[in-house]
Amino acid sequence: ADDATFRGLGGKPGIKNIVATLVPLVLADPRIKETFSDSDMKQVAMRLEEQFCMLSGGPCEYEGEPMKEVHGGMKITNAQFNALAEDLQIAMERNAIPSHVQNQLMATLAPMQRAIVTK
Ligand code: HEM
Repeated sequence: ADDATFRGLGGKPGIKNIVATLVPLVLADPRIKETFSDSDMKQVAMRLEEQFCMLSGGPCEYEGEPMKEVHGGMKITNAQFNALAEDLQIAMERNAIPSHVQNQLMATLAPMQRAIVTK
């Protein structure tokens, strides 16, 4: 598998830093923060790290639940999906990820929109 995106993100430590930047942004974002009020953010962070690692071509296995099962009952809107995507871009920007690498990760998330957005 091509791991150029994984390497561009800084490998596992880089992805850990991105997720560590992302979580507080999400929890402060008035467009989406309520959705996470009952969630174990340590667990969510761990799953996001696995998922971003796998999606970027890194040596990881995503061991969480399928996206549809996780988000299906949350009535997530397109605007909320875009809000999280925006927070992720800010998190990558703050970690000095080159924009072409940012775009590669974002492109792997786009196909998940159908499973996540239900409203
Ligand atoms: C690109 C978009 C998204 C991706 C890749 C994503 C990915 C994930 C992953 C990997 C998990 C962990 C699943 C597990 O523990 O098995 C998760 C959980 C969660 N996601 Fe998302 N998500 C996205 C968008 C959103 C949006 C837009 C919202 C709400 C506005 C949201 C709300 C949640 C919540 C509340 C949980 C925790 C569920 C729990 O407490 O168990 N997600 N997401």
